[in-house]
Formats: sequence, C-alpha cells, structure tokens
Amino acid sequence: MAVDYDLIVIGGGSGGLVVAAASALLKAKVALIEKDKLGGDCLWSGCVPSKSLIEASRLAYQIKHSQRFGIYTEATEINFTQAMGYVQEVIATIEPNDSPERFRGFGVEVIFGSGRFIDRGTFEVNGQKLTARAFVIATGSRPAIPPIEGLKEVGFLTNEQVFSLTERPPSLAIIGAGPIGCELGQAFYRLGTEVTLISSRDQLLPKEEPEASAVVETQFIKEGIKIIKNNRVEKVERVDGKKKVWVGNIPLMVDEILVAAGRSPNLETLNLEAAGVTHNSKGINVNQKLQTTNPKIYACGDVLGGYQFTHVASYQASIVIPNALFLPLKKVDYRVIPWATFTDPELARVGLTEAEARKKYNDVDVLKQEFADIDRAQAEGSPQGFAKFIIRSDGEILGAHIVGSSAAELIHEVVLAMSHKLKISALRGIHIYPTLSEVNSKAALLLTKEKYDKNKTLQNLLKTLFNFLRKL
Ligand SMILES: Cc1cc2nc3c(=O)[nH]c(=O)nc-3n(C[C@H](O)[C@H](O)[C@H](O)COP(=O)(O)OP(=O)(O)OC[C@H]3O[C@@H](n4cnc5c(N)ncnc54)[C@H](O)[C@@H]3O)c2cc1C
Ligand SMILES: NC(=O)c1ccc[n+]([C@@H]2O[C@H](COP(=O)([O-])OP(=O)(O)OC[C@H]3O[C@@H](n4cnc5c(N)ncnc54)[C@H](O)[C@@H]3O)[C@@H](O)[C@H]2O)c1
Repeated sequence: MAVDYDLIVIGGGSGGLVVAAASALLKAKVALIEKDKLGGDCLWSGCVPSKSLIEASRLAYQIKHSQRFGIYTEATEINFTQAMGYVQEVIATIEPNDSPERFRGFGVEVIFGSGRFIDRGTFEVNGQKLTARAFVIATGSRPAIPPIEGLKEVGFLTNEQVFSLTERPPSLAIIGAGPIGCELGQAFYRLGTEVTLISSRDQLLPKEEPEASAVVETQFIKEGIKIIKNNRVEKVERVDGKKKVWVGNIPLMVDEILVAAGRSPNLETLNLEAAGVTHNSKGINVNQKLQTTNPKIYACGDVLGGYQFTHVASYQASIVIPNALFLPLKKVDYRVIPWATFTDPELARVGLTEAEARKKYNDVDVLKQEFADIDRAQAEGSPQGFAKFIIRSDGEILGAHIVGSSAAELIHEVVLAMSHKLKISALRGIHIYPTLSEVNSKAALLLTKEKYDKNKTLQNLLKTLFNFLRKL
C-alpha cells in the first residue's frame, strides 16, 4: 500500500534534526513533527546555554584570581542579568541553524504539533493521519523529579527554567551532583550564588573514574562550594519566604532549588502500545540497528535512556538514516564513545574505567601522567589533574580519563587512536612543546619507561657496553 512519506521523524532536537536533514538531502520525502521549537534540549536548555554560562563564570573566576599573575583590577562586579543576557545571545546566534525555514529549505516538511501513533504504521498529528515507510522517535528526555515531600508545593527549577533567570538567586541547593549539578553548581557559585551540592552517592560525577571526580571535588571545596554526599533530600518546606531543604536530618535554608537528578524519556503521549513499541523505565527498547520492537520504527537520542549526549544522538542518527531509508544493516558500536563534563577542571572520558577494565581483562595496566609535570599547564597556572590511560599488556587502549585544563579537547587524540585500534605507542608521536597535549605523549612514554625500568638485563648489558666503549 502506498504511504505518504519515506520517513516521519518525531522530535526536532539533536537526533531528529540530523535524521531529517540528511534524509531530505538524500531526496527522501520526510516529515518532521515537533511539539515545541526545533533545536531541542541542547540548544534551548542544555549544552548551549550551560556552556555559555560556564564561560561567563570562568571569566569571573579568572578576573577574581588574576593577582597571582600580577594583574590587579577594581573589585569585580558581576551583573547576573547581563551574564544571562549573554547566554540568550548565544542561543539566538545559533538558533538559525535549527530554524524551520532552514529545514524546509532542505526539503523537510516541518509540522508543529504533538501527535500519537494510532496503529503500527500511522501517526496522527493535528487531526491528520500520516503514514510512512519508516518512523524515527527522537523525542528526547526531561528532568526526572524525585518524589520529595513538599518539593512541588514549594517550587523548584530544572534546566528548563534555570537559563531564563534574570536575577541571581542568593543561595541555591542543587539536588543531584551529576554533570548538570556540577557544571551549573560551579557556574552559579562563580557568579556569586551560595551553592550547596547534594548527592545521594559518595562521589560527585558518579559515572566517572573516582580519582578524576575527586580532582573536581577538591577544586569545588577549594572554591567554597558546599557539598553534602551520601544523603538524600527528604522534605522541602517554605519558611519565612525561604525554602527549607531537609537533607536527611540536616536543615538547609536557601532561596532556590535546582533539581538535577537524572532524566526521564519523553514517550508517554506517543501511544507506543498502538505501534507495538515497548519501553522500560529508562527509555525505548531498541536492537543494535536501533529498531524498536516494531522494526519499521526506529529511535535515537535521549529517549533510549543510554548515553545522553548530543554527539551520541547524532551518531545514532547516522545509523538510523541508512537503516530506515534503505536496508537495516548498520549496527551501533559504543566501544569509543567520548564525553566531557565542563567543570573547571574539565573531566573527559572515553572507553572503560579501571574497575570496568579489570572486571573484563586480567592483563590491565594503568599509565598516569600528572599535569603538574606538563610545563604548559604550569605556565597557565593550571597544574591540577592528570591523564590516566587504561591499557592491556599489548598496548591496546581500553579507556582514558583526562581531568584538567582543556581535557575535553585533549581526549580527541585518544578517540582517534582508539577508533583506529592504534596502540598506546601511537600517542608517542612528536607533540609541540609546550602544549597541554604533551600529557598524552608523556603518558604513552610511561609505558616505555616502565618496560625499561623492569628490564634489568638490558640495563646491565648497556652498562657493560658503555664500560667497554669508554676503554677502547
Ligand atoms: C543542562 C544540560 C547540559 C547538557 N550539556 C551537554 C553537553 O555539553 N554535551 C552533550 O553532548 N550533551 C549535553 N546535554 C545532553 C544533550 O542536550 C542531549 O543528550 C541531547 O539534546 C539529546 O538529543 P535528543 O535529540 O535525544 O533530544 P532533544 O534534543 O531534547 O530533542 C527532543 C525534541 O523532541 C521534542 N518532543 C518531545 N516530545 C515530543 C512529542 N511528543 N512530539 C513531538 N516532539 C516532541 C522536544 O520538544 C525536542 O525538541 C546536556 C543536557 C542538559 C539538560
Ligand atoms: N557535559 C555534558 O555532556 C553534559 C552536561 C549536562 C548533562 N549531560 C547529560 O544529561 C544527563 C543528565 O544529567 P544529570 O546531572 O541530571 O543526571 P545524572 O543521572 O548523570 O546525575 C544525577 C545525580 O543525581 C543523584 N540523585 C538522584 N536523585 C537524588 C536525590 N533525591 N538526592 C540527591 N541526589 C540524587 C544521582 O545519584 C546522580 O549522581 C547526563 O547523564 C548527561 O548524559 C551532559
């Protein structure tokens, strides 16, 4: 039976936009259905505003601490409203890339509305019943709100409201110390808010290598950010115009609360049952080809509940496009997925942690190069942190964790090496002096040093050789 479209994409964020644009450029007939604005979380309430706010706060911190470089300024005044204005300015500059006009120009039919499946092959939106050869669900995620007594009544912010603030909250309790809590906690603190980070776990950024997270935590404590770990918010009350947050039995009086306690997939209104698409509490179930339990319906991005990053949504989109338009042959490969948390110091990761690697292999070795021994890091006054490589005895790189200045940029050399299955020795190539990238080459060199230190026979042989040569 003839259908209306080759592809119907539901959700116009990081994943859906890539699928829609590329498919239309390949001459497929594509409809993109968006319930709000094109751009998704990343543009409006995620990556773009958070990184812009972080930049404003980084500058504030550097100016405040410029005396060690012999630079004195008048007392720094932070105009929070203008800092937030800068955030909105950046969004407005990037927004045309995701505008409906641009996508219509690619040949995508952009439909605004929130629809639902009515059977395994039909999606209804704005009263229209649309059919397609394939569908892609890319509806993203929203903040998960923990069931805390009084929280809804007292009121709170999430990433969806926090970038619209025009006045600085004098104090802020942040529930959750994952990437959102840590990035925004430090940014708000540096812009003048008293911040308390509350984590139910014993580690900030619990998905990261523990010793890398510890470097971030040390910096937070040094700056003055209050941290409460191993504790949950039990209750919230309104007292004298303030918000009283009970963390276990510790009372905390704050002006505002930011909830950053993980994500929930956006799938409730899609009527997935009618389409034969199953899901779990984290997201939609898919196979390695990103097909849902209805093979004509694909899904990508945060709605899968896996790696929730813009670049992963784009990568998944690149798998979905050929599978949905042509033949479902391509499979996802998550061996080399990098990500970074943009705290100061930054924390970047690719591949396995040491604990994960040791569970899987019995020939794991660790190479750790401190930034303190990298001259450029000293020159820049940022000697904290390290690069830690998890390798196997044959030099295969299983994972890398860089915490320090520009870590998110530095990790890409490792990503390239891992993607092409290059051994750690590949990173020993000549690196420009003095650069932060030397942290990678010096870490790689540690293996050569380690091997040489262990090889007493070679050392004795060399000693004998030089003794002999001197006597000639
Ligand atoms: C504060 C914050 C900072 C972040 N920082 C980073 C970062 O630095 N780097 C990084 O890689 N990732 C970051 N992320 C994660 C990143 O934003 C997400 O992984 C990414 O946006 C996921 O893309 P997506 O396409 O799955 O969802 P989204 O981009 O959110 O797009 C989903 C779209 O679907 C629409 N939609 C939802 N339901 C329906 C429906 N029923 N019908 C039609 N349309 C619907 C939504 O309106 C939205 O436009 C951050 C997230 C947050 C919250
Ligand atoms: N730089 C980046 O790439 C970046 C930045 C921000 C967000 N993100 C993405 O967005 C996702 C969501 O971020 P997130 O920080 O909300 O989630 P998260 O799931 O990574 O972290 C949430 C944290 O909150 C804690 N928590 C949960 N309930 C709690 C409670 N009641 N009390 C105290 N602590 C509680 C959890 O233990 C966890 O550590 C991330 O996993 C990431 O994929 C990426």
